[in-house]
Amino acid sequence: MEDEPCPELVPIGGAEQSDAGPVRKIPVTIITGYLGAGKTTLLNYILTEQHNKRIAVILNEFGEGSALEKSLAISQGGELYEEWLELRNGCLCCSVKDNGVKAIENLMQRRGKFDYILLETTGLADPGAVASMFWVDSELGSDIYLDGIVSVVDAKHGLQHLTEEKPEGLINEASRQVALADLIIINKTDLVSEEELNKVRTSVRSINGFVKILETQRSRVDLSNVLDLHAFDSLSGVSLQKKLEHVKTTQAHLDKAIITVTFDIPGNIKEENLNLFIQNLLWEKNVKDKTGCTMDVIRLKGLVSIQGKSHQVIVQGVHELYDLEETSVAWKEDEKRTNRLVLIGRNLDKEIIKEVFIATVREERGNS
Ligand SMILES: Nc1nc2c(ncn2[C@@H]2O[C@H](COP(=O)(O)OP(=O)(O)OP(=O)(O)O)[C@@H](O)[C@H]2O)c(=O)[nH]1
Repeated sequence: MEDEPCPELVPIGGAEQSDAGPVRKIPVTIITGYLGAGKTTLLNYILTEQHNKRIAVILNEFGEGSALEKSLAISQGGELYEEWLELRNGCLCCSVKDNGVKAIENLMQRRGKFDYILLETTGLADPGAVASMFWVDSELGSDIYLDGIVSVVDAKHGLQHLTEEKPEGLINEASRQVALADLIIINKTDLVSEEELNKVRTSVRSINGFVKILETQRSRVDLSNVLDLHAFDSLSGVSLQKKLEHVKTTQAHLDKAIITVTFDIPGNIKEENLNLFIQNLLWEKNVKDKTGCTMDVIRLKGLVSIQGKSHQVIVQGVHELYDLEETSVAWKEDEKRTNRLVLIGRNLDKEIIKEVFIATVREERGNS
């Protein structure tokens, strides 16, 4: 078999300049969550509510009971998607049997009819893999951008899903979905007591110290909480700084659990040294904890101060992919320049990561 060509990395910014002026990219929100958590209920709610938004919704058919199930499957390059339906409230909808990328490509032929895309993944999907497709596919990346990842958690069974043991110590899907989320909707609160709800909330928070958590029944949420999160681009530059300031390192709540680690290191750093630090962590995987276990970073966010750059730089990472992008927020003359990183993953030891960071960024490399 021939090797796959190396995909071209594209910036994840919200809007891009071209010779003909700014090109409006369409935001995509990934809706993920374990089997039966309430993803389809959320999307059906959005599809039937009056909200004056033109949203294209891609429903995944894998689970049972997709309310808009139709059998007009058309085979397109191995992926199956169904016809686009135009709904009374202006939304467009189709259901897919795969990861939905082909459906998005097909949808782009209907440009002008929608302003937003919501993509439901299967309950067992790794949202990081889906997110990566938008990140690495330059053709897709020129039309759309990833706005955020929303995970629906079942209040009744969420804890059980989060503690499920996978063979060979693999991270279970439910934990991964929580780790990668920019917004968590704990759904089905009608089925649990306040005490049970507290336990789920605490577990979710112990994994992801950054995420916003909403609690609902029948997946009813204010759409403004779901859309335009700008979780991956510099449009969130100002608020990201504020948000990062509030993130705390979390304590493992579950055995061998994913946690959030955050730290602040003052000063300017060289871009090449920052790249080295991130690559050691994400690619080489040669940063280990006290017991010799590899630190497994699933999500990385940060705002850093790069030598020679007048503006704050945002760091974004999902699995092995990462990106540095200068924001529109300039460092003020009298402002103390700092580097704040938030890492979500397994076997993370804050003190060791901090030491490695300091050692790497302080090291003199190259000529500059
Ligand atoms: N009691 C209760 N049931 C709910 C709530 N939200 C959704 N359900 C029900 O839970 C079941 C699963 O909901 P779905 O929206 O299909 O869940 P899903 O995440 O899309 O499921 P998959 O597609 O199978 O992964 C359905 O029967 C819903 O009617 C809720 O808040 N409370």
